[in-house]
Amino acid sequence: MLSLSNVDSFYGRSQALHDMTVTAPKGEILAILGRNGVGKTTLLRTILGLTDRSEGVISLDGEEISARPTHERARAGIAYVPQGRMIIPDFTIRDNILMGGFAAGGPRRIPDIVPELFPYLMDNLDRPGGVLSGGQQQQLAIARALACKPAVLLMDEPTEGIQPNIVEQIEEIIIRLNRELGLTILLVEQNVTFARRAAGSFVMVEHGTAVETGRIDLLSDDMVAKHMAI
Ligand SMILES: Nc1ncnc2c1ncn2[C@@H]1O[C@H](COP(=O)(O)OP(=O)(O)OP(=O)(O)O)[C@@H](O)[C@H]1O
Repeated sequence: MLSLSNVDSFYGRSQALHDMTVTAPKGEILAILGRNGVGKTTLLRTILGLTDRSEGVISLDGEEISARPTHERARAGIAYVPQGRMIIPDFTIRDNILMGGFAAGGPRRIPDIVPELFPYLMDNLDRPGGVLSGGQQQQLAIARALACKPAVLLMDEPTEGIQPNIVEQIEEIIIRLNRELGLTILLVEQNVTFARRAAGSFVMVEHGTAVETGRIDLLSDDMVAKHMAI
C-alpha cells in the first residue's frame, strides 16, 4: 500500500499540491483523474521526491519514505513511466531498458517478463531507441521501469499520443502487469472508460488536492462531468 497523508508539494515558492491525502491499495490500480494542470503529474513526481520540496507523510507498506532521496525510493520498489516516455534516442533499446536496473541498484539484466510482453523490443535490442514509434517507445519505457523490479508503478498518461491501434495493446499490458504480476499501479489517465475497466479505486484531483476518492464503481458520470469536462 502506498499512501500520502496531508502532502504539500512545491516548485520553488509555487505550491502545486495542497493537503493531498490518498491511498493506493496494494496490488490494485489507482486511477488518478482530473483536468490538465491540476497536479496529477506533480502527485507522481512528489511520490518519487522529484519536486523541489514536499511536506506531509508518504509511506510504502507502512514505512515512511518521505524523507528519503529519490534513488532510495526507487530501491524501495517504486518505478516511474513518465509522460512523454523520456527514452534516450541515441542509446540502444537494450541500454534504455537496463537503465531501469541502474536506478534500483540491482543486477543489470533484462527482466524475464519483457520478452513475453514485448517481443518486438527483444528482436531489436541493438537498434537505437529513437527509431521506435510512439507506441513502441511506450513499451520501452514500461520495460525500463520493470528492470527496476518494482512493486509499485507510477504511470503518467501511458496512451497519450499513441496510434489508436496500439492503445489497446498498451491497455492490456497495464492490466496484465497488475493482474498477473500483482503490481500496484498509480495510473494518470484521461480515458475514463479504461480507468473504470482497469482500476479498483480512483482519486479526482482539482487545484492540487483530492476532491473525490473511493472505489471505482463510485466514480459517477456527474463527477466526471464536474471535474473533467473542459
Ligand atoms: N517544473 C515546474 N515548475 C513550476 N511549476 C510547475 C512545474 N511543473 C508543473 N508546474 C505547475 O504545477 C501545476 C500542476 O501541474 P501538473 O503537470 O502536475 O498537472 P497535470 O494535472 O499533470 O497536468 P497535465 O494533464 O497537463 O499533465 C500547474 O500549475 C503547473 O503549471
